[in-house]
Amino acid sequence: MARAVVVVLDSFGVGAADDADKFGDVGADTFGHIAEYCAAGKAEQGRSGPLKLPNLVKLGLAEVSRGATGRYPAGFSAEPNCIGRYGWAQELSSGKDTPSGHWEMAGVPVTFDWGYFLDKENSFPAELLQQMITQMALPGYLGNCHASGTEIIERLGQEHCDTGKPIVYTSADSVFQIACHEESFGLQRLYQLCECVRELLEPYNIGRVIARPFRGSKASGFERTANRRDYAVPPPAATVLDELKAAGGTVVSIGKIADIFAHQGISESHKADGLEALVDKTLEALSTAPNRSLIFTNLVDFDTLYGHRRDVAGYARALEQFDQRLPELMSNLAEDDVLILSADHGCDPTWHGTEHTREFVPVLMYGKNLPAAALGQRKTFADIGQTIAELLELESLEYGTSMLPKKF
Ligand SMILES: O=P(O)(O)O[C@H]1O[C@H](CO)[C@@H](O)[C@H]1O
Ligand SMILES: [Mn+2]
Ligand SMILES: [Mn+2]
Repeated sequence: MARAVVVVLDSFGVGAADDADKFGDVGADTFGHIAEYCAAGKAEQGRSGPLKLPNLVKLGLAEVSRGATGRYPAGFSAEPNCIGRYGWAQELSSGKDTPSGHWEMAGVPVTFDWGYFLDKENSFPAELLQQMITQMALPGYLGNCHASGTEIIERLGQEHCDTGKPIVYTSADSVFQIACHEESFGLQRLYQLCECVRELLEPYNIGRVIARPFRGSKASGFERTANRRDYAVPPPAATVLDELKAAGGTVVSIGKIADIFAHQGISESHKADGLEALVDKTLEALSTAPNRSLIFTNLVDFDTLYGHRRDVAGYARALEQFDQRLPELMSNLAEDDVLILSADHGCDPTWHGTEHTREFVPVLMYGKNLPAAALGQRKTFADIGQTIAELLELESLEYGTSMLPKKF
């Protein structure tokens, strides 16, 4: 039986979604704006000139962008010989966050509203912070505001090291983030603190607590490490991961997938630091995973290192790097395997602020025996889950429409 390989280019949106007005994101376009900056010579750090993504284009990326926005991005034109099945998907879920996007891809849209900490300053309830201090015997806390994670450790990192007070912050996402120095505060203690806060957040309906460890000093600069850990609530219903595992199949998590699914429906989990290493791990899984497997990879750098940091050249560089690795992923597929590339939301690096953007996501499918096709606009990311369910011979899921050809 076949295997499904889903690679999430975290935050790689392809144009404002139809409901972007509800999020203040009308006009956002992660792919289109990166292409525009590159073509204008405004993304020259570590790369140069127009954005070059020949392998993604072969799968249908330029056509997807034209479908989603009405025009080809700067430097791209019609590709008459696409070899992929390609479309763009709208999100049904109420939020533009990582768990919502991934769970919806796995067949479970988030139809309820998450809790959010909306106040920009004094963001967290005093009672909650007091409980955290008492239970973890802390000297206090720093932050308690909306912030960009790199900016806040620059600003409060030294005070944190001097006082031992954790830095707590949030964003427009449903998150409680805690940044602590790996050595002076201790990595394990940071994880314990996150577990404690995860429990305290029970009444608040918050999607994730995120441990944000960092290293360094005021003199050398503070830097976040790869030991980030996400403590998500479990998905509200069984996902295609749960269904596959229960049916005796294998679910291989690469990167932060297991964390995003609160370790539900996961058979094995492999972490790695950086895009190249995550692609390497995916290739390793391709060489070992048995039939009836789902290999599910999240490439987080697009979002964390470039989207949120509003680093257009960095994002372009990472896209070009991934594009160069794509032929390896394709050629290592077995005869019946299907590769699906997509994203969980947008994070336009030219947009104001540092938050995600509500966008369509690309759906690019490739298999050695899979006929090319234009799949048009998809109503939900759950079409990916339904496709996996059909491919791996599971019962149909509640949401989504399979994108496989009839009698594949
Ligand atoms: O600025 P940093 O810490 O990267 O935080 C970002 O990462 C969080 C999770 O994706 C988002 O909520 C966003 O605020
Ligand atoms: Mn994400
Ligand atoms: Mn993000």
